[in-house]
Amino acid sequence: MGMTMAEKIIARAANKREVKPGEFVWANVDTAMMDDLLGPRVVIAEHIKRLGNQIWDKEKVVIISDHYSPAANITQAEILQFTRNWAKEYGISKYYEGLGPCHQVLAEKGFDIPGTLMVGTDSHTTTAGAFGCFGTGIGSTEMLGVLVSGQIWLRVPETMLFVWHGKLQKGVYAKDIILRTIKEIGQAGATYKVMEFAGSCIENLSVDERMAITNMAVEAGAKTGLMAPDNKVFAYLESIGAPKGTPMYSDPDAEYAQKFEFNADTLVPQIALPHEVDKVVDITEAEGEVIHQAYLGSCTNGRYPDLVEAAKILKGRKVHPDVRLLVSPASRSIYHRAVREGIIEILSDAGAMILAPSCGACLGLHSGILARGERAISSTNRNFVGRMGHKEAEIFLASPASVAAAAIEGKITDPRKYL
Ligand SMILES: CC(C)[C@H](C(=O)O)[C@@H](O)C(=O)O
Ligand code: SF4
Repeated sequence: MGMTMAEKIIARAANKREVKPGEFVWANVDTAMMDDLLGPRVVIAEHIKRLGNQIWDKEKVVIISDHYSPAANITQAEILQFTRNWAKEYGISKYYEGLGPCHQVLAEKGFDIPGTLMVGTDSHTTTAGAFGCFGTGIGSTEMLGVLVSGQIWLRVPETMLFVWHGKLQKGVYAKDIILRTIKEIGQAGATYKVMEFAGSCIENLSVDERMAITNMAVEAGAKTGLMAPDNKVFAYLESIGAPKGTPMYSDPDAEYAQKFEFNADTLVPQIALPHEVDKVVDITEAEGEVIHQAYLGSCTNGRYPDLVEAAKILKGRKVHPDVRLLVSPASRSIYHRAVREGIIEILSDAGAMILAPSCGACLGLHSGILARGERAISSTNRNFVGRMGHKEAEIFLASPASVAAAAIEGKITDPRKYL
């Protein structure tokens, strides 16, 4: 019986010829990422001193301050200060701040390497799977163990296969694929499993678009989301001077826990209704719902193609007077490109407020907090109660195009009418 790509990546990390789902292994970590919110300040700084005060390999540790940056109050400023100083004290040269959400920075800085094992103190570390990198979120205590040993104790997960055939219609995007997939299995449907995505529809997506899908694998409970690295991935890595790594691919006779097939030809824009990510319906079922805020950003859908799609709809049009449209490019380099290519001007002319590249509004930490009774449509990945502000605010999750269309009309709108 063959192995899945997840099993092969773990076998390599465990220096074993093969592994089987259910087996426990000690796996060598290739990249350990900490963000500011669950990084050194939580557990690690205090206890690493008691564990020899040594990091196993400083070159494999990345610290990215993104949730609190730029600081919105003194507490956040002190967390950033602590994280910055800790990185300096422990000689972590790969420290980034103010460049945007960690998962976009990891990709742009070349840490998402095919065939490698990445752990991060953020649940959306699964994003790296778009590069064929096994990325998974871990807690600060587990991270402490990784920092001193370079290893993590892993139970080899089973893999679920999601094959997307066909071609996305105009106005339908990668975000609609992952929302539809999560609708199929529910928010716990992939708990402790790997979601492997394949099929011509996935292969036709750009790497940027694929990242929106693997980013949200954790919203179905998945350990990680994975896609076979192909020439698009290798071209991306080459363009940033990153190594090709050790690309792994599932064997034709690999064993999957479950297999699902979908046809993208018939997929229509999807939307997740408050307050659960798996409460997904066709957008036509939610049309007309009033919204007060539209948010375009985050490690899910704040990338350059996302801004371009929104700009296509907003060009020459105005945001509804009762709506605030907030735009936060997912990284500084995306922001710079969007400025150079006139995208920011189009969005701003339409009435958008352009925010810093940051986690910020995505989880209600700063900028764009919702008041009681307000409703937002957002290109992000979570819509739990209180996620973006008041616990009596509501959040709809959708594609950047759906966010733009709703911003114009002041209500949930099928974006296809504008395309
Ligand atoms: C703050 C962090 C722990 C959390 C995560 O792990 O996903 C955050 O990034 C989120 O999106 O909810
Ligand atoms: S989901 Fe939101 S808060 Fe979490 S890492 Fe991504 S941008 Fe930041």
